Amino acid sequence: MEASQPVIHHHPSKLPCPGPELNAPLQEWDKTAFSPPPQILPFVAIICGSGLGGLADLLENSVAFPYKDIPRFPQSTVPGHAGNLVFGELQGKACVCMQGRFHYYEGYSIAMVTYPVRVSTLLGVETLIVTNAAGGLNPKFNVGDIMLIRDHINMPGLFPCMSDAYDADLGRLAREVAEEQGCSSFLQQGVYCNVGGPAFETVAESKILLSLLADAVGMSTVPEVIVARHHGLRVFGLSLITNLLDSEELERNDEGRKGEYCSCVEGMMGRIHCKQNDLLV
Ligand SMILES: O=P(O)(O)O[C@H]1O[C@H](CO)[C@@H](O)[C@H]1O
Ligand code: HPA
Repeated sequence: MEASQPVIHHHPSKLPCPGPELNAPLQEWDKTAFSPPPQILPFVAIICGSGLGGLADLLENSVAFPYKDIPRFPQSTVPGHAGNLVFGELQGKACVCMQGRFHYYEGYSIAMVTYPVRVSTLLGVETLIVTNAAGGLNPKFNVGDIMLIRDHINMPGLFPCMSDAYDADLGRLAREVAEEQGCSSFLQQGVYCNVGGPAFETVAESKILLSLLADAVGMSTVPEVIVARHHGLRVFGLSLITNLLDSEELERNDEGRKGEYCSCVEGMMGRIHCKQNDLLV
């Protein structure tokens, strides 16, 4: 079934930048010291969550740059985050995959955690796909469910306005893709809550988050989304539920439905078109 063709209204933020401390690293970005492959002009950036770096392996005609070879880039320190910027094509669409993200609990400032998102805007990216591993709070969730991020909770707050952070059209498209791929029975939708980590939540903390109407919890994603929205990117996010927080015994399954998860992202890539070519989903 072909996707319907809704018109996307793109609203780049008219708000001022969050402040010199957030933008300073980008001002020092030296374009001449890093040259992405000229034949691949990515219009989508994908951030691979913990254990989800296999997404980057699906790219065709790929060229990988280890973070250590990219000037000023932070380094991955968390297992399951390989630390490569991979350019290539997914479903024939040019994209750049961050095979490894940065977390606040690694000791990076939020400016550095979000630095790759700002760099991706310099590379011409229009849409950001964020993926993550998250703990399920919603009692209806199961380990291995995939949660389409509908909204998020970010207590410290940062502007700009986040009332429409996650693109509704891309969300609709994701549900169509999931249906086509037979994933609907385990596709959930919900609110992702960002916590500092690195410890998982206590039972009491989980109850508080659930009472705040959070459906899943993780230690990433939200800063990236805020910066992406500030730059006017469209955002789409998926969480893979790797554990549930409703019991005192932590049952964790990182393998879960990784394959299906990657297929959903791949299916989305097949449907997202470059805005500059006026061929929006
Ligand atoms: O959010 P991603 O990078 O997927 O990582 C998630 O998995 C790690 C916990 O195992 C935490 O870093 C949590 O945020
Ligand atoms: N809490 C926070 N972050 C996580 C979890 C969790 O239960 N699972 C995966 N990332």
